[in-house]
Amino acid sequence: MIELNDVTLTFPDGERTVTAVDHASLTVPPGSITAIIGASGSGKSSLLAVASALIQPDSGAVHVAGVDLMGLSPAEATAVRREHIGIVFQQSNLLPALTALDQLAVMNELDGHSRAARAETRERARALLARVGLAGHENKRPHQLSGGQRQRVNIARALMNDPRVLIVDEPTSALDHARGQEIITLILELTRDRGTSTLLVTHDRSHLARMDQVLVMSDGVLTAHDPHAAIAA
Ligand SMILES: Nc1ncnc2c1ncn2[C@@H]1O[C@H](COP(=O)(O)OP(=O)(O)OP(=O)(O)O)[C@@H](O)[C@H]1O
Repeated sequence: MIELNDVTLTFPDGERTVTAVDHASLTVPPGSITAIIGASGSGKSSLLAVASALIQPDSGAVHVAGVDLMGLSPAEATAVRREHIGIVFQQSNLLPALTALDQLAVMNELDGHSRAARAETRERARALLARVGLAGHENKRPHQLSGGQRQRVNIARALMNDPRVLIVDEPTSALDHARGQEIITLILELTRDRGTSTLLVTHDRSHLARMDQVLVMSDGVLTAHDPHAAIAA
C-alpha cells in the first residue's frame, strides 16, 4: 500500500520557495495501478520521490508498505527502499559493461553473500528475466538489446527484492507506441500477479483507460480524473 495524506513539499528558490507538492493525498492499494499525469514542472517527479522515500516532505503523512516514512533517518529510508520499493526510471540506466543477468544480480552480490546465496540470486534473476520476456537474452549487454528490451531489464531489476511497491517514471517515453503498450501491459500484469501497489507517471494518455486510478497534477495539486474521460480529453 502507498498512502500519502496531505503531503506538502517545498524547495528553496532564491528569495522565495517553490511548492512542488501542495497538500496532496493518494492511496494505491495492493495489486492496483495509479497513473499520474500533468504538465512539465507540475510536481510529478517530486511526488514520486516522496513515495520512493527519496525525499521527506515538509508536512503530511507518508506510509509505504506499512512503514511510516516521516522522521526516518537517511539510512533508515535507504533500508526501506531496498526492502520494499522497486523503482523504474524513464531512461534505462543500465550499466553498459554488464549482461542482463548481472544487471539484476550485481546489487545483491555486492552485499557479499555466501556461494549458495549467490546461486539463489542468479536463479531469481534468471526467472525474472524469463517473466519479462527475456529468456535467452541473459548474457546480452545493453547495446545488444532494443529499447523495449532494455526497459524490460529495468523492470525485472526493480523486482529483484520482491518489492511491495513499484514506482515507475515515464516508462514508455523512449519507445514507439506498440512497444510502449507492451511495456504497460507487462507492468499491469506484474502489478496484478505480484500484488504491488504501483504508482506510474506517464505523458501518454492512450494508457489511461487501463489504469485503476488516474490523478492529474497541476501546480503541485492532485485531483482525481476518470480514466475513461481522460482518453476522450
Ligand atoms: N531539487 C529541487 N530544487 C528546487 N526546485 C525543485 C527541485 N526539484 C523540483 N523543483 C521544482 O519543483 C517543481 C516541480 O518539479 P517536478 O520535477 O516535480 O515536476 P514534474 O511534473 O516532474 O516535471 P517534468 O514532467 O518536467 O519532470 C518545479 O517548479 C521545479 O522547478
